[in-house]
Amino acid sequence: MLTPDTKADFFDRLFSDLDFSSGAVAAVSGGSDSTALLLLLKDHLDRTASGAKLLAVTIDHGLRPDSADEARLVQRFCAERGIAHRIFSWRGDKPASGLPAAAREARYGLLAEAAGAEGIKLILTGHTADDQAETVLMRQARGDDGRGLAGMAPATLHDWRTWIVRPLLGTRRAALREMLQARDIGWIEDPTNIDIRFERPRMRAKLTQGEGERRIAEALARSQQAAFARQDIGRRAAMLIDAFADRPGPGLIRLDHDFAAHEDGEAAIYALRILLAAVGGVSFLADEVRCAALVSRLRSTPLCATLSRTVVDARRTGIFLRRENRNLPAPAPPVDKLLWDNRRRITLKDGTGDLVIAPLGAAAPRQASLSVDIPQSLSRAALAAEPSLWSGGVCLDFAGDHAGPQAVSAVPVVAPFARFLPSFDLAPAAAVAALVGAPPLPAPPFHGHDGGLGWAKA
Ligand SMILES: Nc1ncnc2c1ncn2[C@@H]1O[C@H](COP(=O)(O)OP(=O)(O)OP(=O)(O)O)[C@@H](O)[C@H]1O
Repeated sequence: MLTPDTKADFFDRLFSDLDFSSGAVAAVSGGSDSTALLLLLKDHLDRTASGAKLLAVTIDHGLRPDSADEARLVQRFCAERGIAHRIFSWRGDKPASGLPAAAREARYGLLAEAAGAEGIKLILTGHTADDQAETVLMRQARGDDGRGLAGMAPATLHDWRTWIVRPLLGTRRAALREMLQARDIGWIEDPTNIDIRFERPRMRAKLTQGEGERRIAEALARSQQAAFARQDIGRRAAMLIDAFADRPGPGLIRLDHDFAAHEDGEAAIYALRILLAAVGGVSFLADEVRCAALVSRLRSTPLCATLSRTVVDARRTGIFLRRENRNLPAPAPPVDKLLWDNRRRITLKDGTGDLVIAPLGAAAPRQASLSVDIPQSLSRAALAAEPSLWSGGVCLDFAGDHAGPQAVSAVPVVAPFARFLPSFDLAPAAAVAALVGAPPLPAPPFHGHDGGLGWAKA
């Protein structure tokens, strides 16, 4: 039984590992969980880091008539407690289908913008153990594999830059509501949370019935096992990538034949799923069954196959991966912060004038051979899918990789993890980043250690 003192201790420990040196954004919808998050965080910072910057942010999705009023309620709540607060609105057209996913994408984008504007690198959300159980059970009902059953990660890197941390993921909603009620603090009840046209409210309603508590406990146990397994296979895949993959030239990845023959076949398949997505610029991993078939064929025969927009060309000198030359982005003026072909992050400086970014295509030099081991046709095909910069129909000398003096930089990204990198996948993400020349991962959001996230060899 928790006494008031042990409760304070328990809540305090939720935040004790976090590095608040750049401050924190608390994502507060005004519901019970994020209101509790904000109060507990404020208590913690008042006790341990009173100088740390705290900014509460509410996103007005503009999807319900009351949303603007609710955002103002949170604003007042914060003002009464001396907490800085900002409201960001999701403007622009809302999609007819996939609305929850689009709202989530927009919400995190705006939260990251709010954090970035203040130089804050940490966003905290109020996801609870109940949310986690619902997520796992929904994914299970959809037939997701072990990877998905890990549920939400305790930390997720957004745009390779800002950490989203979920400190309440192990805490039950009832405990948070009890804390709020004990302090005589109310919260907003979002009607969407009980609208059974949506999948999550249906699951939530089911879990309040008969066997609900048992199902929640089982789902949480399953998610922990799945998270452990996902981190483990990620580490093994990262070791294979480190040991067997290199980048002999622009746009070209080479795997040693020992990769496909490796005794840890499971890790080789997982590594290939990630590599194909990264080379092809696809935000989800390549299909598991097709990758398993590919790995076993790669053990015996030379072959050329296409999967996940990636050409896999196995020759005597290695297994080569390159972006296929179909469906590349059309020539267009470069746009700041845009992901070009989901493989490069564009950054613009002033004065880009009439510049156009386009696949190098036929302008790839004929003499593109990199070494005697690599046939010219291969180097040239890989180079042709790389971005190039044009001005008035003339191809500029553009390496693009670094934010150097050029007007435009096109820095490589790790496609499947460029937008959201769950902490389960840090090891393979770091290995692929080193391979493709993406920037290294930023420091983890924990004091001098990795918070048990399986932080890669930094
Ligand atoms: N409109 C929003 N503005 C700011 N943060 C939000 C918003 N909606 C959700 N979040 C963040 O995401 C977390 C999970 O979202 P979810 O939709 O499950 O919560 P909710 O039902 O809106 O509210 P709560 O989690 O506070 O009870 C919230 O705890 C909060 O941190």
